[in-house]
Amino acid sequence: MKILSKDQIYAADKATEQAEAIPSFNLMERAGGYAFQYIHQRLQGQPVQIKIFCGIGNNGGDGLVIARNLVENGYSVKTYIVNYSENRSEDFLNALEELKKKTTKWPEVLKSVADFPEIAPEDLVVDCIFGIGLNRPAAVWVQQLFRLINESSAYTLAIDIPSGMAIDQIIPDSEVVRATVVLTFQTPKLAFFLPQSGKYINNWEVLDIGLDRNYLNSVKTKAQLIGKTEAQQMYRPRQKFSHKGTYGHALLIAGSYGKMGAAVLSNKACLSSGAGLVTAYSTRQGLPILQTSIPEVMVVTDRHTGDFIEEIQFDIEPDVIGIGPGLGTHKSTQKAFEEFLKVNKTPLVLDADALNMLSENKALLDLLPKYSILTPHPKELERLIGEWKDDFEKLEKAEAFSAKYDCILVCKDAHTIVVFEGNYYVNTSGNPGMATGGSGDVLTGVLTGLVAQGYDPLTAAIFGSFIHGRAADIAINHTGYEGLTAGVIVEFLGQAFLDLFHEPEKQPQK
Ligand SMILES: NC(=O)C1=CN([C@@H]2O[C@H](COP(=O)(O)OP(=O)(O)OC[C@H]3O[C@@H](n4cnc5c(N)ncnc54)[C@H](O)[C@@H]3O)[C@@H](O)[C@H]2O)[C@@H](O)CC1
Ligand SMILES: [K+]
Repeated sequence: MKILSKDQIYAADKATEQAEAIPSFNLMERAGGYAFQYIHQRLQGQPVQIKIFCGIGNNGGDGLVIARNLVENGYSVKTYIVNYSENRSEDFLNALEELKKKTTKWPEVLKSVADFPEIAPEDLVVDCIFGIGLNRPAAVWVQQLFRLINESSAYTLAIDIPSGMAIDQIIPDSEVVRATVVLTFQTPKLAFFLPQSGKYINNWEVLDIGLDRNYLNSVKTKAQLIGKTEAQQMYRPRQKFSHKGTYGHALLIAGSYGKMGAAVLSNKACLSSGAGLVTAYSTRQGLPILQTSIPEVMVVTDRHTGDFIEEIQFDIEPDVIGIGPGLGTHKSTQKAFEEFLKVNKTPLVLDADALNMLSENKALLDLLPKYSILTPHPKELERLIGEWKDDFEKLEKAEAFSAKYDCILVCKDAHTIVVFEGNYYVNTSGNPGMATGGSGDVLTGVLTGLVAQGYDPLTAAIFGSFIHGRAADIAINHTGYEGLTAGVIVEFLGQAFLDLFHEPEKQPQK
């Protein structure tokens, strides 16, 4: 699903008005009307006290349209105009005129804290104070209203975007309305998926307000949301007349004393994501561990006998190499890693300590083959690209890094974002149970296994991130969040593949 930028959303509005030859107020009527239906379907006339807080722009106008529809359908509604500016938008004024025709209870105007109403926990709050137009911190008294809403613990439905959240920047130290649900128009917004802003949202749903299909189909967006539909299209079906050679040979260079579990997990995941052959490269001490825990995997070991990998030498010709889980960053391993990069021509997936060694010696980055996949968690990412001031700058820096080194960055987080060639692929699968040791090692194995099978590296990164999260989503039905372990994620990888074609598409939500 495309994630439109602010300019693209305004352009989609214009394109719709032109294509349908309608004034902009019709679109507001439509958006507010659909939002009303959403509420009406859920309340079914229940006597809930609804408090609608409206700004003075078009988001506020939407609120007035919702208020009018609710009044017409007999709901108990109190409407407030949050007067943060005298510059009312034209359609806001149109909506106000229409509302005044239907009720004698005109909206109350709030101009300061003294005007605030009480909000009871059992009220339904509809937040229409700011939409995507917010571009700077709201006035202090308006932020106090956001706080009042948040402290009320009332069910809060934010229209389009929670007030106080900007669509294209993080406004520092600013209060944001905490939305129980965000009902967002036409497409989800990138801010919903970034940790600094996404934390204000419990749940979101898209409301199709019928914006111009031609525009939506043809517009190229920087960001895309990856759900089941997108993942299905990336899946490569297995062929009947195939053999293990068809699905490639993966080599995983991983493990050191006390960290052989990382090697085991990544190798298992690589097998379970469909690689034809998997070879583990590790320390000599790792041999019995690997051979007993995964008999399907072949093992090649360092000729040295130490606790860490000191040399990377093998005489097989893998299609892809995954490197990093549990390696450690011992001096001798660093040297071996550097020597390996100097001669290696095979596609790479790099994780964990491989990333740490790259961060410590950035010159090594120039040795990476084109389209290498790097899978940093936030701390590893920071070591690679430097500090960022906010999540939007993080993405810009990740984009510049990926362009500089021609690599695919898999920025792991609650919503993992794959960054490549100026595009962001935002993953929707996964859950907080995955915040457990070893789940990153599993991802490395999955991505390596997919590249082995012939998925191009970008597809492997996007599709693999989805499958990895989906396996965990299925697994928690059995384990709960707390009981989820990395090994269990591996066990559910097969289910995640099956699930691509078994269940109807549900709206991805976070
Ligand atoms: N295609 C769509 O998505 C549609 C969007 N509509 C609504 O229109 C909204 C956007 O409306 P607007 O562009 O009028 O913007 P908003 O209603 O979000 O904000 C109103 C205005 O406040 C000003 N402003 C920004 N930050 C401020 C601050 N900190 N303090 C004081 N003033 C500030 C800006 O000039 C802004 O235009 C959307 O979020 C949506 O709710 C609908 O009405 C119609 C269809
Ligand atoms: K809002």
